[in-house]
Amino acid sequence: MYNIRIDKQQYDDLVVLENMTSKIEQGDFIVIMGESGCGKTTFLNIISGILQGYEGEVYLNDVALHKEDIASLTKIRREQLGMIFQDFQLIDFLSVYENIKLINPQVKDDEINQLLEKLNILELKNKEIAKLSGGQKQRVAIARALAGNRNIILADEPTASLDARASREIMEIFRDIHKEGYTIVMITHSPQIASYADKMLYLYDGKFETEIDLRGLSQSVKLKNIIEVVEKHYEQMLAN
Ligand SMILES: Nc1ncnc2c1ncn2[C@@H]1O[C@H](COP(=O)(O)OP(=O)(O)OP(=O)(O)O)[C@@H](O)[C@H]1O
Repeated sequence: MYNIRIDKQQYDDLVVLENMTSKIEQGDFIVIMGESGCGKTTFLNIISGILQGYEGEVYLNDVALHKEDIASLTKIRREQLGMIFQDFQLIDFLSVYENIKLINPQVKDDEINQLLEKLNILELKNKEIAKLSGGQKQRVAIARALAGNRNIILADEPTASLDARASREIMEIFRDIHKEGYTIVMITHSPQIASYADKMLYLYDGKFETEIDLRGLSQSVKLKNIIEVVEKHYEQMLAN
């Protein structure tokens, strides 16, 4: 699916990502963790084609994203990538239906209804976004991301604006769509949220320094392993 080599990404004098490689396979559920400002969002922006101009090569299947122009990257995003953000990025004065349709004009109403039903928000279809709770807004954002048979979900701190209960519900949705075959790459600062994933990548010093396979483990063992890695890197950071 993804084959990634980033030789360097810098903003002015600040080198953020350097000499890093990564692979993402179809059906992966990957969580990316790392200290604030270490480059997690930058990485997601590169693999979604939002950020260009880095040194390196990023292949999505056979497509060389680093060589594509803005129009084809936009098309690839629309057809294959569903993006989910901490602040939802919905238009407040439009309805749930209008928000989904705006980004996916080609998607049929039947599909939108099915998605809203699946996410338990069908009764909110004609409600304005401004009138919804955070958890409901994130469900709308997930419906928008899934519409049009996209199969890769890229989520940047999807639960950071939600309380514990809404966060858990959103992660249960992620777990369900992963079981259906979606590939998920998610950023979070929370070990509890990370413990829904099957693989954890810890970004440190410009690259993924630690990678742990969480497949087949219970959620409490996943959590324990994740906390160990986070603490190890925290101590490493304090020592430097
Ligand atoms: N467009 C930009 N111009 C200049 N500097 C930037 C830009 N985008 C990000 N940076 C800087 O690059 C570094 C990495 O930012 P990035 O948002 O990728 O980190 P992050 O790991 O996602 O952080 P957080 O966990 O706080 O969201 C930060 O120091 C940030 O200030």
